[in-house]
Amino acid sequence: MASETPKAYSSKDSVVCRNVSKIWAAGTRRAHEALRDIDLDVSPGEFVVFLGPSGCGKSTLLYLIAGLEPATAGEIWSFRDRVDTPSPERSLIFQETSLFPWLNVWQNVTFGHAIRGVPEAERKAIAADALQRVGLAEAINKRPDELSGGMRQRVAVARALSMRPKVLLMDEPFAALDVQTRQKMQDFLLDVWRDSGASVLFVTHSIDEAVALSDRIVVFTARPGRIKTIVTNPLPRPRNLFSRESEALRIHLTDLLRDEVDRAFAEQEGLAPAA
Ligand SMILES: Nc1ncnc2c1ncn2[C@@H]1O[C@H](COP(=O)(O)OP(=O)(O)OP(=O)(O)O)[C@@H](O)[C@H]1O
Repeated sequence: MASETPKAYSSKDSVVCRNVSKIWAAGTRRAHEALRDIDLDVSPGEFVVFLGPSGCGKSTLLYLIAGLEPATAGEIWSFRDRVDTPSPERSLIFQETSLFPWLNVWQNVTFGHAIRGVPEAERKAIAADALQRVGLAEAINKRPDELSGGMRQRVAVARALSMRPKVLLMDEPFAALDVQTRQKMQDFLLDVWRDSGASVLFVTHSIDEAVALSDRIVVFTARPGRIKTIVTNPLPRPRNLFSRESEALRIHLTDLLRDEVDRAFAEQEGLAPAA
């Protein structure tokens, strides 16, 4: 298995995972090994995509990096901090955005600031800036039910950006959107990412999405998820997704995934034990 060769940890690293493992319900009869021995180094401003079969622990790793769940073994660092609790420096965006229906857009964007007691005028300015960055300045006073699915995901991105995160953690954020909206959102995310300087860790099942977005692609094995290999995306930006090079990358990723997807299916159908 090709993990990265671990290098010495530096406080300039955006995210560092060292020998990270996760067993859900460890020590009980329901113990369930999700991740094994993950070693990963993410640089500031890097766009890293997690690709792997269903159930291989991609989301679990994102939750560990967000500080929402403790690792069973190993260590996670983000800049100067050992990760053991959530931090505004690491924002998580899910597939289905949960906006509060009774709050308008700017109140949703700055909900976390309100909890921390930031005065209303300041919150409104923070929301205006974040909404401007996601192209939704006009929607500042709208209610969530007046927005399309794509617009709601933009509000979720604005909410995350309003915290000025150094790391954006995205768990299949566009999976629920139609194909055209999804492509628009990918372009939009690349613009936001370039402006923000944050690193992005992005979970997807879509090889096309991985090819379009990533600097590097972390390919996971079937459960328990280990890093099978890390592929550096050779395509220059802006990307021509119809070029021979991008097709070659898609084929390479499909080949890497095929065995793991088969193994994940067999396990889910009770035909094979988890390795
Ligand atoms: N809270 C939890 N308690 C117990 N087991 C969990 C929990 N969350 C996830 N799991 C299990 O851990 C394994 C990894 O799940 P995870 O959701 O991280 O995988 P994934 O790669 O993101 O899957 P998918 O691509 O289908 O979303 C799965 O077998 C799942 O059932």
